[in-house]
Amino acid sequence: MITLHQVSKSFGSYEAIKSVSLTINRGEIYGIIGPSGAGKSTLLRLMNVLEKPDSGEVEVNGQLLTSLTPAELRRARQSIGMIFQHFHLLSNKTVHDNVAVSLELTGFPRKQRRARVMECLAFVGLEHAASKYPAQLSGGQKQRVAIARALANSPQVLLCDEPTSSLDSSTTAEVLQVLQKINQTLDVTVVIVSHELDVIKSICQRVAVVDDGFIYDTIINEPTGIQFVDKDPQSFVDRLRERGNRSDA
Ligand SMILES: Nc1ncnc2c1ncn2[C@@H]1O[C@H](COP(=O)(O)OP(=O)(O)OP(=O)(O)O)[C@@H](O)[C@H]1O
Repeated sequence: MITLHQVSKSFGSYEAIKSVSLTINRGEIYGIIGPSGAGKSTLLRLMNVLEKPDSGEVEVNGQLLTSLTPAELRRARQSIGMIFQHFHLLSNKTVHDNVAVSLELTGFPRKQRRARVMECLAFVGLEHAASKYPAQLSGGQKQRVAIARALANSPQVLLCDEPTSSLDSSTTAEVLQVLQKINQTLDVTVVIVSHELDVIKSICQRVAVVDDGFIYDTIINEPTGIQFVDKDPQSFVDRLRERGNRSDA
């Protein structure tokens, strides 16, 4: 479903991602965790080639994104939704119109747009808020609008960059539940970047531990507890704690 093969990315002379390979299976909820500056967001943005790798290959939904023309890449990205920490809603548009924008951009038939927007808003529990503006919503509601917008074109993959980092614990739970529902009922593969082990532990099945541009461990999240596949889990957990993470792994 998502495969990165020896992908590297530098910003100037700084190597942010260093020959990373990973495979995310269809239908998984996959986490990426690590401290600030580890390269988590860059790794996520490489998955839809918002960051173009300097070397290596990125394959999503059976398409080698790194070999596509810009027009082909735009089309391929329609099946890869994305949400962000700060929601990125348009403040001068209603909730309805924020979701409709993504349908306009992909040429979704005009007559069916309103029904599709309302279907997506109903999915995230916000059909009653269609005529409101983002400033009238809570943080959790704003993120659910962003999720509805990301769902509008029926993606197979949803990339989530720190989706709950601006939210308090109750709205965090609300958003995580919606992401789980998307995964379970729409069969969407979900990838979540977070620096919070609690968030990752609550819904991800497998988790890449990223630091200094490498994946240096994978966590399997089992009902009995989390299992570290390789290396030195204690030092990772200790470092997260030192950096003020609120987890108690
Ligand atoms: N566009 C850019 N130009 C220059 N440097 C960048 C750019 N994007 C990221 N970096 C650098 O690459 C490194 C990895 O950044 P990235 O945002 O991927 O880390 P992160 O793990 O997501 O961190 P955080 O949790 O703080 O967001 C950081 O040192 C960052 O400063």
